[in-house]
Amino acid sequence: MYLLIVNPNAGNGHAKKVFERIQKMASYQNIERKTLFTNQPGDGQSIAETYSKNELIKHVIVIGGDGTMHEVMNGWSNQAVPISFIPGGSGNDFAKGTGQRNNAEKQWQNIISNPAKHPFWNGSFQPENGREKKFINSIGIGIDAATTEISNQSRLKGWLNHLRLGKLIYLIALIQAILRFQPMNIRLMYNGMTKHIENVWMVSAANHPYCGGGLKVVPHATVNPNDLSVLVIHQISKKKILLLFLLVIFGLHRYLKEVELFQVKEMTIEVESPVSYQADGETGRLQTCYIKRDKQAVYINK
Ligand SMILES: Nc1ncnc2c1ncn2[C@@H]1O[C@H](COP(=O)(O)OP(=O)(O)OP(=O)(O)O)[C@@H](O)[C@H]1O
Repeated sequence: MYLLIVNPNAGNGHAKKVFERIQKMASYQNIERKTLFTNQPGDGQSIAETYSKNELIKHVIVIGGDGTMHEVMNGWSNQAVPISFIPGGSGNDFAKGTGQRNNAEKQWQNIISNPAKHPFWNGSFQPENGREKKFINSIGIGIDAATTEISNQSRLKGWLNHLRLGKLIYLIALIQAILRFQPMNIRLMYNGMTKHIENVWMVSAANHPYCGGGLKVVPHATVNPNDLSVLVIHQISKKKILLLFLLVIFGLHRYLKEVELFQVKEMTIEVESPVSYQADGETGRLQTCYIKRDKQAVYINK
């Protein structure tokens, strides 16, 4: 039996429309399935936790955005069952990062006609006082987290999304975050070494390049079981950080001397005082964090 988890609100209602198109397909009517809708934050995770124990479920299909996929990945515990994704969110970085190119109908047909054969390795992170959680795209501390926090709290967000100007809120939030941001001094422990870095604006560890709605923020990241790709931005002026974000659009930020890119097997980050983080757009606070790539793959169809 297929388990469909649909966030009707993702993409400001776009996921609902995607689901309605799929619902009309003969193949949807003909398969054995259970379709559940999320009603509020956290539902994706709790549905996944509940149904992980149901041995009748042979494939999970998520229709929504990255936040919904993030919740389902964090709730699902039976790794023998594939989890496929049909993007209906506003950012859809996971779909881009895993090379999904099909429209929803093709994607659906592919999922139900073929065995899921593409492995995907989530990242995991554990803050000093929290439990381990997975991320499907990336975890970041610094300016990206501050921007996500401001954007999530903004009253303009729903409004601008409605007018299909969702990217504008991110830009407004980014400018606000830059004006307020205090660079951090951090200690990174990875690959057997310890590195102190001063005046850090951002540290991001990623499973694939995409973040922030289709931007190749961590350009050297690949889907693989061994390494996480890390980006550090440091010793940069406020003016230049704005330029940097413009360069991200064209993938040129990697050539700035203030941008460091490297690979880690696993990494611990220590910051001098608690800072904001974002993992797939979900925000929180941490001071120390252990990050790694999951060794065990989840299978997806694309
Ligand atoms: N029915 C619902 N109403 C409001 N929020 C919901 C509902 N169901 C789930 N959520 C929450 O909405 C959050 C955002 O959803 P999601 O990320 O899937 O869409 P999005 O933000 O439009 O897309 P993307 O993350 O790709 O930009 C999820 O993290 C989830 O916690």
